Amino acid sequence: MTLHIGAKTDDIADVVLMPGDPYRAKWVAETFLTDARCINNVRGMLGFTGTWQGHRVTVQGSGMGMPSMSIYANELIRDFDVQTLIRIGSCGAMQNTIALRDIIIAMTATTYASPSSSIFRDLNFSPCADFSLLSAAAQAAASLQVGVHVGGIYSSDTFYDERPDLNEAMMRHGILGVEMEAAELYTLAARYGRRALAVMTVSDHLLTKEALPADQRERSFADMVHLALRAAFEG
Ligand SMILES: O=P(O)(O)O[C@H]1O[C@H](CO)[C@@H](O)[C@H]1O
Ligand SMILES: O=c1cc[nH]c(=O)[nH]1
Repeated sequence: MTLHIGAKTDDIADVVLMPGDPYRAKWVAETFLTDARCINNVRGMLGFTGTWQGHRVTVQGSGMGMPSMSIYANELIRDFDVQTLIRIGSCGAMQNTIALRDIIIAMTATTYASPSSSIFRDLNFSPCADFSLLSAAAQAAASLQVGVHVGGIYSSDTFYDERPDLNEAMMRHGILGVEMEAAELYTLAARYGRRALAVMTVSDHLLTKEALPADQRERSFADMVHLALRAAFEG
């Protein structure tokens, strides 16, 4: 058990899927896993372990933003020895070629600041996905009916941004979408030699202003979950 995860060491699988929303974790466990049981409810940040096609999998909420993700990913890696961490999130699209409900697979995650920024001092570290997971996810995407985009994303630490120029700079540099956790997840995976990937479903569009309601963000991103599970065990 750790400060934020009330599970025994053996309760957590080597592969962990991490939605920001703890209720998305519950939906994923109930919908995709066999024999899922709740292994964490400290602070309501739900976690479940079960099996998918015979493989043990944990789904653990990360909360919103890099400080929260950093707490859960640090404890999963350092205390529970998790090897593969895949974020299953929502994001805002930043390009006209991307539609609502499309899936974005994050090759890199640019950030202005993360909990790890202070380590790098004068350097701009480039947080990137594990190649075998990225490649397996891209291959699995071929069987989906939705649009799938592979490229750079922007991990912001503010949802209600007072600096529209930052989003504008990201869009001009081909960044596909904005979310709030992947850069820190990728940095921690690099530091501890683990595998990480972030897969996001487009829940809203910064250019068209379309947006999905909260219940759909919680319970309707099945394609993304399939993609993440296949990447975890085929990559
Ligand atoms: O839907 P999740 O996975 O929480 O991801 C996105 O949604 C939250 C903001 O609404 C942030 O956590 C952002 O990264
Ligand atoms: O962080 C996020 C998530 C979804 N949509 C956004 O605009 N930002």
